[in-house]
Amino acid sequence: MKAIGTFGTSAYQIQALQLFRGADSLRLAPLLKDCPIIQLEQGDVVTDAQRARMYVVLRGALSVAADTRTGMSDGTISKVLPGESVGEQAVLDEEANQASITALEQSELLVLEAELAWQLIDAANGVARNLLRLLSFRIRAANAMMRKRQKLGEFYRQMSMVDGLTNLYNRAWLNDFLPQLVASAQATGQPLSLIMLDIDHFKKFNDSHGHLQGDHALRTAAQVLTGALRPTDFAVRYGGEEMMVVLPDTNVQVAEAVAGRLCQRMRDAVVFSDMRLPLPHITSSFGVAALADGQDDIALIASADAALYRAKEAGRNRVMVG
Ligand SMILES: Nc1nc2c(ncn2[C@@H]2O[C@H](COP(=O)(O)OP(=O)(O)OP(=O)(O)O)[C@@H](O)[C@H]2O)c(=O)[nH]1
Repeated sequence: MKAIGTFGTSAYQIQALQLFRGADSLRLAPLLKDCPIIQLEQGDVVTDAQRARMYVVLRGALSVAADTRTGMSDGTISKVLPGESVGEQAVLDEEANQASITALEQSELLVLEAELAWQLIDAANGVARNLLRLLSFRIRAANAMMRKRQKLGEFYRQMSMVDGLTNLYNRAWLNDFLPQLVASAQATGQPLSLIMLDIDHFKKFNDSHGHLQGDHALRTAAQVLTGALRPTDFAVRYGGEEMMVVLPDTNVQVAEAVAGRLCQRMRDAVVFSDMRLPLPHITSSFGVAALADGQDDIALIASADAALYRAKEAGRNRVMVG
């Protein structure tokens, strides 16, 4: 990085630079004439970029990595081309420039100290207008990037809460949301019910028909659940062949009726495309529990689980209430 002269003695034109486009060149020329021009070789880093100053690219190209000094860099790197500048914000808020600036090829830069930048703004309001345009463009770009990241983050968050095989919510979702639903029901006094279900003799099913058919049976059972529930209910794959339905605002009588309907729909569900195989292709056992006063999510699950165990003990393919 070396100083190679001043703007006044160079062949560069004021109007060719985005920052000065449309501004009164005659007023700007005397202010710009003594501004230094520095030359960078490819890979050179602007070492004094921490000061509140602007660099206008006259030739070459820069790579600018945002906010490296604070360690908050989000990996955003932008390319700055001839006519464009970097450091406007540092100049406007008189803060140190926190970007790391590297030359992508041999480049020449015009250096504008903060004080001079303000003199340029005072001398020609075209400079202020261009700066505003530039900043508004940068803000829009940053907002768009943030929205994109948020969406992506939300997408991955949701993916991590959904079971890949059945598309039902998974255990991570349950761990996050059931305590919240329980706390809200306890606070408002609204009922909350839980149905736990387990496909019957699923080991035998897998052994007889193979694991792939077993997976297909799990997907079919999940579809039975999602197809039969209200939009306000949640279906969860609790683990293996065990599933759960969370029914906010639902008392135990209604939950028992819902479980009865699900039990019937499991018997009616078609797993095998071979029409010669008589129904039921699968059956499930159900345990129902409603949230009791002072109960937490773990106690509620235990209570539904105990009812499910009794349904299995009593011969399967049925509903028991805890
Ligand atoms: N195909 C398939 N099988 C699974 C999956 N997760 C768990 N299983 C099987 O589910 C079976 C569960 O067997 P058990 O817990 O013995 O229960 P069961 O045979 O259903 O017997 P009961 O519950 O008493 O009616 C095991 O054979 C597991 O391998 C899965 O994602 N896909």
